[in-house]
Amino acid sequence: MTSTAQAKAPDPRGSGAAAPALVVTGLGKRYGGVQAVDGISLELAAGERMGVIGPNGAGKTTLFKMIAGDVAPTTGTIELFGRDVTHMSTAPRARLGVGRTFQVSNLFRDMSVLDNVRVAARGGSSKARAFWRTQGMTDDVTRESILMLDSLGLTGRRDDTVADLSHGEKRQLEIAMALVSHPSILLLDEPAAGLSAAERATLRQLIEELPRTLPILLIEHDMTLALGLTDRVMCMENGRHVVTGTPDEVREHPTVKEIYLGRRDKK
Ligand SMILES: Nc1ncnc2c1ncn2[C@@H]1O[C@H](COP(=O)(O)OP(=O)(O)OP(=O)(O)O)[C@@H](O)[C@H]1O
Repeated sequence: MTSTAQAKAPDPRGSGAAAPALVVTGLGKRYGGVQAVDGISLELAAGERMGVIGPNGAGKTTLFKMIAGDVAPTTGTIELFGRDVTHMSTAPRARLGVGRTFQVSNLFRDMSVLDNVRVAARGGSSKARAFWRTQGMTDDVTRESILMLDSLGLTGRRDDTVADLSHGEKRQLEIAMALVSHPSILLLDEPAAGLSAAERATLRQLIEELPRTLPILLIEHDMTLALGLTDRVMCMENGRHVVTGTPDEVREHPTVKEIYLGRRDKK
């Protein structure tokens, strides 16, 4: 377990192992007088699942946005698969293999579930939507999209419009859209936010069943979910690193207990 700002991935394979999927070094973001993220470092090994937890305002979303390329850091660097992407925008990061979800829904509400996945399969964005409407989809894209919906249990919803989906189904669809381009790393931004207990259970199973070779960074306010789904967890508070360790180590850490349960063990 490490309580410093370093959160290096363990290297069970010894020398010759694949480069880490993600290396974040001394990352910081200042918004005017607010230091939203303050000197965060972490490493995500190939095939590793890491959670980032912390209370409201801890800086989780800002960290996520910097890694995804939505927000430029004030300090520090980000490497993906050994390549410095600190100043790279979202589109080239996606081409490097970043799949991600959004905290605020990025779905096309008036389009069908299948069409949303088809747009994502073609690297869709809002601009691509207009383009898509004038272009035919290839059979391959359609086939791939249908397979993805099947694997995430959304087959029965294929032809429904997004507006008709439950909140939980929308989060499932967002994951389908992130996965359809076969990402090399998956960034999940609070996927359980706003879900009922039953929807959380479905989402948890869905994430559990993703290929173990896919590295996942899961930003999640819900500690139970984050600790249940990941190999290692980093806890942040007020933009700073608190602790990184296995789920058990983090669960038992006095500061984490204090943050989440409002108590610190008297020892
Ligand atoms: N665009 C912005 N402009 C100014 N301040 C911001 C901005 N985005 C975030 N902040 C501030 O940065 C701090 C960290 O916010 P952030 O949203 O990253 O935390 P969080 O851990 O994701 O919280 P939550 O769980 O509530 O989403 C907060 O004090 C927030 O008010």
